[in-house]
Amino acid sequence: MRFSGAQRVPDSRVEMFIRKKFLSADECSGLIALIDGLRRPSTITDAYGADADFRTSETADLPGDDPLVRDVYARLADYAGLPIAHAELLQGQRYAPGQQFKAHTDYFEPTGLDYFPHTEDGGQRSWTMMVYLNEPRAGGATRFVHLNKLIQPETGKLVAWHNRTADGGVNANTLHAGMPVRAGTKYVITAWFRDGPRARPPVW
Ligand SMILES: O=C(O)CCC(=O)C(=O)O
Ligand SMILES: [Fe+2]
Repeated sequence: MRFSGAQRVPDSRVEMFIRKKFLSADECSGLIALIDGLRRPSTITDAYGADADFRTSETADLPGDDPLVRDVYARLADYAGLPIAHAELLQGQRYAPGQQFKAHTDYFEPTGLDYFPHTEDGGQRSWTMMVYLNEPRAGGATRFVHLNKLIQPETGKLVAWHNRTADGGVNANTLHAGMPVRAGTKYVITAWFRDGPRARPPVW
């Protein structure tokens, strides 16, 4: 069954699941080491480009031929019942103190100028799956602005949500922010699944 053993967030405005200890501490530290070896300044899509402080973290595209990445990605896809061929490269994010990702949606705005180029390969981002790899000493929660929900980082905790509504539109209630880390460092991995297959699979 999809998301078996996960907690369904009790809010009818969103389809969201939380599963603690989805990854082991060893898997998390292995992914952190990969991120540290590959990190570069994070980027954002044009819609949010005006604000230099919008996303101040670092990002790493995780190589799909790495055995740990392959295994973790296969488990994520399987857990959500989604085809791995629809997924983007697995991304790692690292936030140092003061770094954040301001409120945004993971789907591409259907009325946005950049909608076509961003959805050409695989279509809309329908599902987000994120796993916290560690616990910063202070700050760094994920805040769902309209749902009035704060999710605290915990090593290995998975949060997955549907970026679409039941009628096939995009769900504006998924607006969320990675709050500033106040002490320590925060690491997460993020997997985005598209509506359809991508030209290249994210693992090989
Ligand atoms: O770091 C977080 O808590 C949120 C990350 C996020 O929203 C993203 O990478 O799209
Ligand atoms: Fe996001």
